[in-house]
Amino acid sequence: MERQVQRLRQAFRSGRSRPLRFRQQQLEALRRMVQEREEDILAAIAADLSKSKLNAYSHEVITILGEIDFMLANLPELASAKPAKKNLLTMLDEAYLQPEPLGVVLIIGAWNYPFVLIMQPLVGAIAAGNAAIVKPSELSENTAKLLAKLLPQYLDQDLYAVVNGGVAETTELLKQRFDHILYTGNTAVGKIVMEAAAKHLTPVTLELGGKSPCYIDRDCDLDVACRRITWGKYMNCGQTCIAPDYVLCEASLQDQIIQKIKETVKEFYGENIKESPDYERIVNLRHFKRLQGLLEGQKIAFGGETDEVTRYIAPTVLTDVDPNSKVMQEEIFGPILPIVSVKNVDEAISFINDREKPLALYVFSHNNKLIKRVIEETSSGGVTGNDVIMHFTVNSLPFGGVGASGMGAYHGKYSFDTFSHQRPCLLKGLKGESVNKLRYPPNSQSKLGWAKFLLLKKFNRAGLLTLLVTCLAVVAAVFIKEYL
Ligand SMILES: NC(=O)c1ccc[n+]([C@@H]2O[C@H](COP(=O)([O-])OP(=O)(O)OC[C@H]3O[C@@H](n4cnc5c(N)ncnc54)[C@H](O)[C@@H]3O)[C@@H](O)[C@H]2O)c1
Ligand SMILES: CCCCCCC=O
Repeated sequence: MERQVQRLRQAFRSGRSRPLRFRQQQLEALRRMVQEREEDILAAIAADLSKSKLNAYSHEVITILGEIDFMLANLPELASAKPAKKNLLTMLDEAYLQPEPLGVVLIIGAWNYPFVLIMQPLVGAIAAGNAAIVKPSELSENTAKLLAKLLPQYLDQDLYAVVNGGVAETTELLKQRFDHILYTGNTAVGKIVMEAAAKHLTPVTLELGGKSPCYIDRDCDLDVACRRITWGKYMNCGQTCIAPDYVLCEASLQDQIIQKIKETVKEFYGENIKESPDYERIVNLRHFKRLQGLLEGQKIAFGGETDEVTRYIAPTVLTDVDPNSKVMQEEIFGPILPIVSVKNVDEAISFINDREKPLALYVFSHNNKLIKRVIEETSSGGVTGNDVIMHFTVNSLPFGGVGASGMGAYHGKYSFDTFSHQRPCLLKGLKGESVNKLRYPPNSQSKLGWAKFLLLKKFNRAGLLTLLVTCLAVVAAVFIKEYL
């Protein structure tokens, strides 16, 4: 692995990944890969997650095509130098921020959206001019194998590589020195990644998980709220990082919410959910058993049926859930929706704030002020009001967590920034020494006075005019002294 990283570093140092035309060619090649090998990609995702090809396309492929298009359309602007504000001492100089690639970056993906969680960061890494190693999850092995086969066929092999494997291989990989690591997965492994990165002072983006709450206000269209929650909770069989993890509502709403989610489940997946092409399965037996364990001792309002052979767990709602029970202690990551009653919005806010900062927060209400208040008085990676999941799809919004749900963010421009260093550049001429004398020793009260004036003084309109005249006089004096 050391040699593999070295090979990429050498290619990066050659400067090949930097020209915009090269980055565009690689992104175009990536788009060609998705288009030409669409059937293989859909089949791999379908095999990993028992997902229909239609859902694989709309959950994953569409996001990547959109991300590549965004980068191609915006790359020249994103990669351009941005002028910076100057002060009086530097007003004749050139000051700007120049985005530069970081070097060799590592992208570690999770299994639940196995294509998106590798490809979307990779698009950002390439756009920003880096070399990259991607490490897909071993739990979604079909997509992992396919990426290892396809990416080298379309991308520059010296700059972009795929490493497959489990804990042992990832541990070995993490011993190497990278210039950035973007990790997606659970919080416990996030800590391992950060510890390994710290040994090389490598910066990290950690895209983690957590329990994303969903508050339903009394003043709300419950039909719409329940339809949207049902969609976001049971898509991918609940195995979505920003799925609404649990519902908070007043006790009087509980029965109506249960009834409406039940009706929507029937509308979405039919009488026989097992036959529905739109309902996925739990990824493996370990997660299946973990989820079965979360059902123990709970009051099941509907659902609860399980089948170990196919790893099927029905869309399930739990009522009157004790906040101290196991299902409320860990991220559910499955099709189980607990409803916890609270007296009012104040109690909902306290409930949220008593726990780790979640990756997403959802609030449903006709009352916009209430939604804004919940946003104001809590913290989470992202928020969607009156819907779920959808903030993920807006690539002008950064996607990431806060506190235990992660650090850093990506998507669209934010991916480009994550994989770039915004290099501050100040370019001065070699003239102007008479002004520069102000900062050279020996120091004096008068020099300090000038420094305070030039760096600290705030001006109103009249002051600005005086200043402009003074500056012109200084510039003229310098010019006369040094050039004439
Ligand atoms: N924030 C996000 O964008 C996002 C997206 C998807 C999933 N998630 C979160 O990820 C979690 C589910 O994913 P998971 O962790 O089960 O996925 P996973 O088991 O696929 O693990 C993620 C990655 O970590 C690697 N890994 C596992 N154990 C490791 C170890 N000991 N040392 C080094 N690397 C190791 C795996 O090989 C894999 O590539 C949930 O908490 C979910 O909320 C977050
Ligand atoms: C619609 C796609 C949602 C992807 C969410 C990624 C986290 O699990």
